[in-house]
Amino acid sequence: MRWIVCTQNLAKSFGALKVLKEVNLEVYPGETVVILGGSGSGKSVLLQILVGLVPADSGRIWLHGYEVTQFRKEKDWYPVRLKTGFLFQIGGLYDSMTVFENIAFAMRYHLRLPEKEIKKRVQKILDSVQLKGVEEKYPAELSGGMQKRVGLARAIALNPPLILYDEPTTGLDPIMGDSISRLIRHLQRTYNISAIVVTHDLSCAFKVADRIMLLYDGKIMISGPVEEVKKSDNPYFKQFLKAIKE
Ligand SMILES: Nc1ncnc2c1ncn2[C@@H]1O[C@H](COP(=O)(O)OP(=O)(O)OP(=O)(O)O)[C@@H](O)[C@H]1O
Repeated sequence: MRWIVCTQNLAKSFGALKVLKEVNLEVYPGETVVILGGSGSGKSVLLQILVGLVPADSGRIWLHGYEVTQFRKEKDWYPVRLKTGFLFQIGGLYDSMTVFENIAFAMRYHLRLPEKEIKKRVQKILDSVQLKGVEEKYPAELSGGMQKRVGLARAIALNPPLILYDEPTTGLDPIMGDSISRLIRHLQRTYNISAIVVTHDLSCAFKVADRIMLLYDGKIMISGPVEEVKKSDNPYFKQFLKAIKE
């Protein structure tokens, strides 16, 4: 099966700090890959590189069949971004826009749909993330969990075949975190969406992942199905488990 995301020997440093040394990963259609890693291990940087927000120093990346590391112009990214939803770790919503406007924005910009159709679609999306009656509210008026749901609604507004989630449950209480994890799973099962979820929340990881990877020392140290990784006695994984329990 052909992958939807593939990286080869991806590397990124900030000054003397080598964050990513050699990241090789593949994500297949319909698959949810969770990338675990301690704080500062480079998970967010990896996602930012994948969507072109941060340039890689070296290595190659393919997304949706395009080699994005060959892109030279901003507009080369457009078709790739249309097919890739991004749920930001914090914020990511436009504070001065209502929930409705936040979701409708991308539809107006990219799809140029009539207003009536946009209204219908926004309603449907808000239903699918179990948010109703908040269309006219502003992000600041919502709880953290509701904001994440709106972020999720925005990430799926254009029906992307791939969603990248940056710490989707961070800052949420366990019940809200659990409901976001279930929502991620639901989206994957209902729409066959492929996903990369970066997190250090094990409970979220075990709920949503088809495959788990561990990013450590700038490399993917483990990659395997959830049940296999859970039982793994890989020393890096054990060290990670120990660190998050402390
Ligand atoms: N723009 C930047 N300039 C300089 N250093 C950066 C930049 N972005 C990230 N870093 C550094 O790269 C390292 C990895 O950061 P990153 O945010 O990817 O970690 P993370 O694994 O997502 O951690 P967390 O789980 O705490 O969010 C950190 O040491 C961070 O300080």
